[in-house]
Amino acid sequence: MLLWPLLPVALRIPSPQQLREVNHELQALNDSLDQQVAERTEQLQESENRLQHVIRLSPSVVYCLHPIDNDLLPFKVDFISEKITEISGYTPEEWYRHETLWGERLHPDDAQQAIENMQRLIQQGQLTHEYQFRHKNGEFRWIRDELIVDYDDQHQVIEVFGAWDDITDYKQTESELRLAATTFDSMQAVMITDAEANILRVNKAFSEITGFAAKEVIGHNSGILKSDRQDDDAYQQFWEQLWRQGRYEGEFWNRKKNGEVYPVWQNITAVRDNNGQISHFVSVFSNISDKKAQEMEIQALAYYDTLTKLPNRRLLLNRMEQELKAARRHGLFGAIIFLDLDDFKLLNDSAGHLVGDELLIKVAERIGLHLRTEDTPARLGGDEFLVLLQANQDSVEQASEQAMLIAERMQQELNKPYILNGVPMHFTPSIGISLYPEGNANASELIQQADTAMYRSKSRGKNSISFFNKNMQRAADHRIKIESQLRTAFQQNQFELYFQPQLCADGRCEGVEALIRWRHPQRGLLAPSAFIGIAEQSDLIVMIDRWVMKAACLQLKAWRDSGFSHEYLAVNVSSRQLRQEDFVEQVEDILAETGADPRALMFEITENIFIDKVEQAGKTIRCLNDLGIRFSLDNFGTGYSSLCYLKKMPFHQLKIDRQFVADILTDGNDVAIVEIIIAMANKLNMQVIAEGVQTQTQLDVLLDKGCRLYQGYYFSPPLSVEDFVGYVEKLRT
Ligand SMILES: Nc1nc2c(ncn2[C@@H]2O[C@@H]3COP(=O)(O)O[C@H]4[C@@H](O)[C@H](n5cnc6c(=O)[nH]c(N)nc65)O[C@@H]4COP(=O)(O)O[C@H]3[C@H]2O)c(=O)[nH]1
Repeated sequence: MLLWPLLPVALRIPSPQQLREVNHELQALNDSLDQQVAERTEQLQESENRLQHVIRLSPSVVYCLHPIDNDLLPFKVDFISEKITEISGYTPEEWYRHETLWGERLHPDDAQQAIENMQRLIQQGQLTHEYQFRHKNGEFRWIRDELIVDYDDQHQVIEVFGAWDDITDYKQTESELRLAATTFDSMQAVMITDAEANILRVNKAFSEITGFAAKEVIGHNSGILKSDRQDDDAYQQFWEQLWRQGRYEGEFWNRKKNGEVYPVWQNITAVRDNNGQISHFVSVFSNISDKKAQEMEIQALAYYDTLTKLPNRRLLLNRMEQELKAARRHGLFGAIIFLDLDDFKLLNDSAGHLVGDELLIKVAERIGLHLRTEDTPARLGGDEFLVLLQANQDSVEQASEQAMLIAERMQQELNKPYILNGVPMHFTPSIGISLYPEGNANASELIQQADTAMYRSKSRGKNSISFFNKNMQRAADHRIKIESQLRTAFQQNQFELYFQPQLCADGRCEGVEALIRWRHPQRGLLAPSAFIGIAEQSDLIVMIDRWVMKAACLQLKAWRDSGFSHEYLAVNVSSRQLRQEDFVEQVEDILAETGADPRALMFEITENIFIDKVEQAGKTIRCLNDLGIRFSLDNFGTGYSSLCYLKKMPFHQLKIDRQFVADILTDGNDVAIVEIIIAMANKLNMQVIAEGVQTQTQLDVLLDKGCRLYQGYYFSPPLSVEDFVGYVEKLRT
């Protein structure tokens, strides 16, 4: 074909020379052609080699398809790279041999779509699709398949080139990431911090739960969520556990942006870096307020009476067992009070259960009025209530007195009328008391004892109080009897004032102490020891004190008017009386009413006034002192002697208790105490008086120690007003 352009030249019949030249040119041309072919072949070989390397090194499977006349799958594999064996488990030869291999091993979920894609490929010209292909070993692998069609001038498919990639690992990571993203945006708050607990990332639920937007907390320390509900020790323990064990799970109290404190259930995991060092913390938490509320509701149902909201028998028994243990451990005594409403059944039957319930609610409220926070009122069921009084008394007698006092107050409270369904009604309780600890008796046995005592009250005519213990019962009966007789004594003017002189060393009557006596219709004249203690446990002492104050002031005024006077008249003022808020006004009223001179009054108070509410007592004492009333500190040295108050309060006189005087001759310590009291009184510029002087020798010692004022049987016992006047007049003559 290359010789054709030379033909016209040949027709002109060349010379041998020309022929030789032509031949020579031809030879040169041929040589050049051969060289070109050789070079071209070499280039092709090089290119072929390069392609083989690229195909071998490619992470993708490379393949060529040939169009065939088949409706289902219009291609057949022409070439496929070796890599296919690794990804599919089948060698290229198996692929060439088995024309339907691809379609048969597609995952059922993806097969239809993948085949449809291939059918559309001819029109589309190119496509990328993903599907699962079953490896020869049976495992499905995710494949990304990218195809491109090569057409001729008539747009007929010459060949299809494709590349396969195994994307199984990528798909796995992708699904894990999706899972992580879903978790991150879950209902639970998620907070990621660095190792120093600085917040790096939070999710939507975090903002919903805490009230903090992400930008408000990112960069801040997680302490921003802390509440004061847990102390620093708790936080320290939590951090220690987290660093030691790498995880923490538990309840926490956090604070919202708006300040609200709420409980969360928190799960924190430490994330470690390649060197095993903690690099992050991932904290997942949820608000458990609702759960807590439910728990509390369940607890309330389990431990509290739904009608009255008081603890039920179960909670009471728990507390009783604890209280019993504590009482035994500390050697203290307490009591339980069993209350049953008299004739409750009658009300229930006649007025109906709703009215009965109304009464029970009111009773529960009234019972609570006279209890301290440490006591436990409970409803056992029906109309039965029980009160556990905390064991805080040193002796069983004190515990019984206290229980009696509280039981009486509750009884009085429950005796007040009730308005039920708009109608006033009256109810009484029967009360039983048992004391604990009592031998080995457990909580149930103690309740049984109080129940027995309560039935005794019922059988004694209801609305009464009984003790399980016989001795306590006797004491309580006596107390109740005296209390009721004292009330009668008021109505029948059975009280009298007796007077005991207080004399100076020269025998002159300096002052006089007013002492109450009760002229009992059956028992005769009673000293205060027979009734003052009982009166002090109820409001009777206030009535008695007021009566004494008025009687003393009337007497003082009468004596002044008749020209019979002393330096002062001493009156005993109980601490209960002095603590009354309106005591100063009461005294002012009595002074105004009787016309008595306050400067001739001396109030004798005891040291226990300073045990509590000291400020208030001090104020009262100063106010009265401003009125002109003087103060004597009675029973000095026997109780709570505070030199501090002695110095601060305006006391005029110190009274040496008669117990020191009684033993002054035999007990060196008492002599020393008396000496100290006298020295102290002198130093503080106070008068000192010794009470209970019964003998000349006692008087001599006191005189020797510097005491100048005395009271005692040696001179005179307390006397009726007439005898006292006679005694003093005799002294004067
Ligand atoms: N053994 C002995 N006793 C002597 C002697 N000289 C006087 N006494 C008694 O010592 C008591 C002195 O009264 P007190 O220390 O204030 O102690 C009084 C006082 O704390 C209280 N009291 C008496 N009258 C009243 C009163 O009107 N109101 C109040 N709140 N308490 C009163 O009762 C306590 C006892 O009063 P009283 O029985 O009248 O007893 C009186 C008196 O009779 C003596 O030489 N030997």
